[in-house]
Amino acid sequence: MRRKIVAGNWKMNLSWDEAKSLLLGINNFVNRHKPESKVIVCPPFPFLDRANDIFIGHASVGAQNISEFENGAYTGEISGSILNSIGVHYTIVGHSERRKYFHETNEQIGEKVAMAIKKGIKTIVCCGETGEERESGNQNNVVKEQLDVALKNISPEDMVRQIIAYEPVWAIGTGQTASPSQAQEMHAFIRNEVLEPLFGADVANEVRILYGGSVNSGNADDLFSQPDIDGGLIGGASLKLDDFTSIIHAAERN
Ligand SMILES: O=C[C@H](O)COP(=O)(O)O
Repeated sequence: MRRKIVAGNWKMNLSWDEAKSLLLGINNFVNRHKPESKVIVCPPFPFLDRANDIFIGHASVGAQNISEFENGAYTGEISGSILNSIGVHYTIVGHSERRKYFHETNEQIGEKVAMAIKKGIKTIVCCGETGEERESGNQNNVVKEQLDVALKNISPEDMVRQIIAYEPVWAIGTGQTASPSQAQEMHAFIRNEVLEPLFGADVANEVRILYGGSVNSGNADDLFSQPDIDGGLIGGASLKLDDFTSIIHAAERN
């Protein structure tokens, strides 16, 4: 039985005052309800340390990105060692916005995943096709290529602790969610046709695969009840306490 994960990706949003109030709300919620599901919140970098001070016990803090470089003269970059030194043990890697606006390649994402693992940081590795790629029926090939390259240097022992997030680009921030069956079909493909050949059936069965793309309190139950959907990577709805906590409740029900 895979324990569900609800991860919030705040992207480049909120002032510190707004962030603090949301973090306090999430902390109160998880300590009151003690969900079985793992809750991870990924705020902007400057808030990570303070978020870690606020989160006592049941929720974890994650970064939105990590450098593929180990340390040194890389202005503006944040290394796994730096994250580790402030007690941050999760990071998103290869989000489609990083691919689109910062030109991250599958190879670079693979280097980031390998460096994160070397530094003891668990990764949420993003994959997903664009609208055009789905319209041309190419979505499976695109996702397989993204993950084959990003995960190629990972051992099965390390892979068990990593998390995959399937985020169809056409569903991110658009309100146009993948249908539960579209999402389930891709999650099963990732588990059976990508992870199993790379790492074996036991590992493929254990890895959590999150869905991301316009998840909200109204559609979370239908998505999370699918057999291969192990939770969500939530963007817009993670910025509102009621919406985010409703999505955590949905993860608990399914
Ligand atoms: O990382 C989160 C995803 O990009 C989903 O964002 P969204 O929930 O605003 O569509």
